[in-house]
Amino acid sequence: MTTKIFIDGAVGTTGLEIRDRLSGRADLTLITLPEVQRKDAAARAHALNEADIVILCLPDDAAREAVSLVENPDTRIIDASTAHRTDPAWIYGFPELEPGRTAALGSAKRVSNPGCYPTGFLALVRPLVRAGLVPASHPFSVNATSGYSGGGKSMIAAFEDPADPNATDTAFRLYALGLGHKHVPEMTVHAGLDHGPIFFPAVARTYRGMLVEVPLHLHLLPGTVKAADLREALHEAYRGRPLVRVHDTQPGFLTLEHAADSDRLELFVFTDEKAGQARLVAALDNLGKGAAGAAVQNLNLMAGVGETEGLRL
Ligand SMILES: NC(=O)C1=CN([C@@H]2O[C@H](COP(=O)(O)OP(=O)(O)OC[C@H]3O[C@@H](n4cnc5c(N)ncnc54)[C@H](OP(=O)(O)O)[C@@H]3O)[C@@H](O)[C@H]2O)C=CC1
Ligand SMILES: CC(=O)N[C@@H](CCC(=O)OP(=O)(O)O)C(=O)O
Repeated sequence: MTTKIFIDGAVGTTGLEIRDRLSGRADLTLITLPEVQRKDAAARAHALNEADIVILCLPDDAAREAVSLVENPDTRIIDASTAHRTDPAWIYGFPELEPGRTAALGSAKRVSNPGCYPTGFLALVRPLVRAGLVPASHPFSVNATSGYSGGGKSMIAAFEDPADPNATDTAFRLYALGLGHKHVPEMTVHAGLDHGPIFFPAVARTYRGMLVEVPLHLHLLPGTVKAADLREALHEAYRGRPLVRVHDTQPGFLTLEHAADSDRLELFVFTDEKAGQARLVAALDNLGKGAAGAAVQNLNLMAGVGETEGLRL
């Protein structure tokens, strides 16, 4: 018997990426709706309740609505939106983040898929906080740049269609300058911090790819923390995990496209020990480990198949 999957929001940016990764899988049957019914609540409700696992690739309000339409107690949900990421009733779908999380996902009924920026931030910071190398009270900041597909169909149109009302020809722009970005609570809760990091997101004129950077003043940390301690804590946290690579080298440059078109999460520690400074950097694809890759990884764990089935290693 195959596992029945329904992607609600299947023709959006994330939905199409997931479909692509699932195509040709003999262990799955994809439930699809015709174009005229894809926003029809009754048709969606039918598909949502027929599926073994649904993946919500919708704006937050539509994702909440979809959850309310599920009446079948056996239907399991992966929500790619922000709606449930800090809800304790949902399992945060970042298998590598905490010991035991992979096993918990295997039997989970409600899974919130992490945001793209939080994936980079948490991957770098959570192991250091857990190991006691950086205190939970540390005043973190996080600089990050995303490809424009991170903003979904509307941002893609703004960058690609000169006739779009929000058309832009910019190469790079900072945003969320009012500081209250929706990903800050998610970063704070899942890193186990006392207060949120200052978050500086930016978007650049490339379709996909992401760099997330956390600067650290090592001499402000308790004890004597060296770059080797940071790398060792990251190696320890991700040993044996197929999608996460911890690098021991300090390349001369890192591009936004470094991990684009892959479902990998690549972690780097750049340091100047003499100055007591470090720059922790995560490279990923906002649509890979930042969205669709993570959703398929969670689906694989929930369905009890190999974690990396259909993924781009
Ligand atoms: N893009 C990214 O890199 C990431 C996205 N996410 C999250 O994934 C979710 C989807 O994002 P993304 O794919 O980028 O967004 P898109 O805007 O590209 O796609 C959203 C899709 O949902 C459809 N939709 C909207 N309302 C409804 C509804 N009521 N019923 C059925 N379908 C509906 C839209 O329809 P229509 O085509 O008609 O507009 C669209 O096809 C969001 O919550 C986003 O925050 C998470 C991580 C990264
Ligand atoms: C470039 C860009 O605009 N990116 C989006 C985040 C995309 C994403 O991660 O979606 P979730 O919010 O569902 O996590 C933003 O900053 O709002």
